[in-house]
Amino acid sequence: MKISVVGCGYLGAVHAAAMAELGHTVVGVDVDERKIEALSEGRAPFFEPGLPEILTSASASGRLRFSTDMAEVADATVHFIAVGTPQKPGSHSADMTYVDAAVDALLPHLKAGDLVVGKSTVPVGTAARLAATVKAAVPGADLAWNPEFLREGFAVKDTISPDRLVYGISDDADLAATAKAALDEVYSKALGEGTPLVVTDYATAELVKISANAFLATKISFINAISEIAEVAGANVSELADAIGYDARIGRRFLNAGIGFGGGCLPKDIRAFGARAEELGRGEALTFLKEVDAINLRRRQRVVDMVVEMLGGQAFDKKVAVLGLAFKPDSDDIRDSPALDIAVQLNGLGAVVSATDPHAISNAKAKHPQLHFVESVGEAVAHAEIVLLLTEWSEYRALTPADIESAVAGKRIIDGRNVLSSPEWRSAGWDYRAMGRP
Ligand SMILES: NC(=O)C1=CN([C@@H]2O[C@H](COP(=O)(O)OP(=O)(O)OC[C@H]3O[C@@H](n4cnc5c(N)ncnc54)[C@H](O)[C@@H]3O)[C@@H](O)[C@H]2O)C=CC1
Ligand SMILES: O=C(O)[C@H]1O[C@H](OP(=O)(O)OP(=O)(O)OC[C@H]2O[C@@H](n3ccc(=O)[nH]c3=O)[C@H](O)[C@@H]2O)[C@H](O)[C@@H](O)[C@@H]1O
Repeated sequence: MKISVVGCGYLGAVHAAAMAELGHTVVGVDVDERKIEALSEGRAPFFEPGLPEILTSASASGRLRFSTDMAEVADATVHFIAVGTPQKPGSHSADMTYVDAAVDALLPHLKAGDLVVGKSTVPVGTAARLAATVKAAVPGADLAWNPEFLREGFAVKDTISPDRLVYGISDDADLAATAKAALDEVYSKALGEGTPLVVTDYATAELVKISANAFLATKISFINAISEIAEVAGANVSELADAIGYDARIGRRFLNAGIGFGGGCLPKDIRAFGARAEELGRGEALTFLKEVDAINLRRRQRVVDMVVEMLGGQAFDKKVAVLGLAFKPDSDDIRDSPALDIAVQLNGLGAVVSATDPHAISNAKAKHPQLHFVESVGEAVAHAEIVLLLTEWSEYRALTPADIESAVAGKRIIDGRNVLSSPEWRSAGWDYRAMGRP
């Protein structure tokens, strides 16, 4: 199948390479010349495990190319839209200018029989609006919505072997059958392996995606709210999560309390969902998502307050080591990263923040050049009054007191992700604090 992917960021670059790896002929198009240059040379423009390998093998196969020229999509019959839908500045709504611009730029190159497939996360109602635009501009062309559920850090695996597929398709029976057949061919491998498929209307497909992210965000904020209570009650939120997680109706996954969720999706998606509900006159249905957001942001403040308290009432001029800047391990993505936010807040209080991360330093430096970035844990903790573990990269999870105690100025540590052993650190004489557990 000949496929184009418009937008080659964290989602689109992986999708393009994975589709080529599956045997399709793919062109990825992006307006960012540097990204396209890197991808064309077989280099991943961001850190994502497994992406370099499939970029190399798919490029060598001759089935994958990248371009900044939209005319290159002319050969393809299925066109994925994977551009960003960030939070609009000064608002909670999604900024739809990139999706609209991408579709407008695509229209002159579409032909009858082509299928435009939305992958970006969008406000409900977008697919119906864009389907009308596509059909009016190019008779015989159609649109489907095929939301994406990949997780950064596992993006290649999640794209090649998704846990489910969702097609939102036209209510015209003939168009719907053609769109479904095209998508079935795109995903023939996953479908052949028994991946569950939900075929539905546009609005449901759009809502499936945003509801999934809202549920995940709610689950994380739920356990973080409980961790606030556990902290004052002297309980252990990790053991509590294990215990409630044994109930299959609840499940243990996404019940890790800590400094909360960040990234380019969960935070902006719950806000955009609430904003869209208000536009639809049902704002009250999603008021709880404001609380989910507030609980989440409170976790960051809690760490800042804890640092000040542990440093005797003020952070000014105190050296603070920050381990982790990415919003989660195995990604270099710093969008709405709780770790980076905490580092910036402490810097604002006059602390001398020395921050490190295995892969996210250059992204963090570009956004917050005021912080002091170092390449290693050893440099970060040297003479630090306090150490903060904020992103649970495997090398930070494996830290022991012996690794760093001769370098620090004060044996204080905050385990923002509840991943270290408190008895081990305490018995080595550290003032060890976690998030909602002893
Ligand atoms: N990052 C993720 O893990 C996932 C993201 N999503 C959704 O996918 C969408 C994209 O997200 P990311 O890839 O993370 O964003 P991103 O910001 O990494 O990538 C977006 C790309 O689109 C390009 N772009 C913008 N306007 C364009 C245009 N007119 N023509 C061609 N390219 C254009 C940008 O240059 C950028 O490379 C968002 O709606 C997001 O919510 C959905 C599931 C997973
Ligand atoms: O729409 C999207 O872009 C994607 O958003 C999330 O994926 P992602 O943002 O890559 O990361 P997650 O693994 O969901 O983690 C999100 C945040 O929650 C935090 N988290 C996660 C789990 C947990 O138990 N506790 C917790 O604080 C992580 O540290 C991270 O900051 C969803 O998991 C994907 O299914 C979805 O496709």
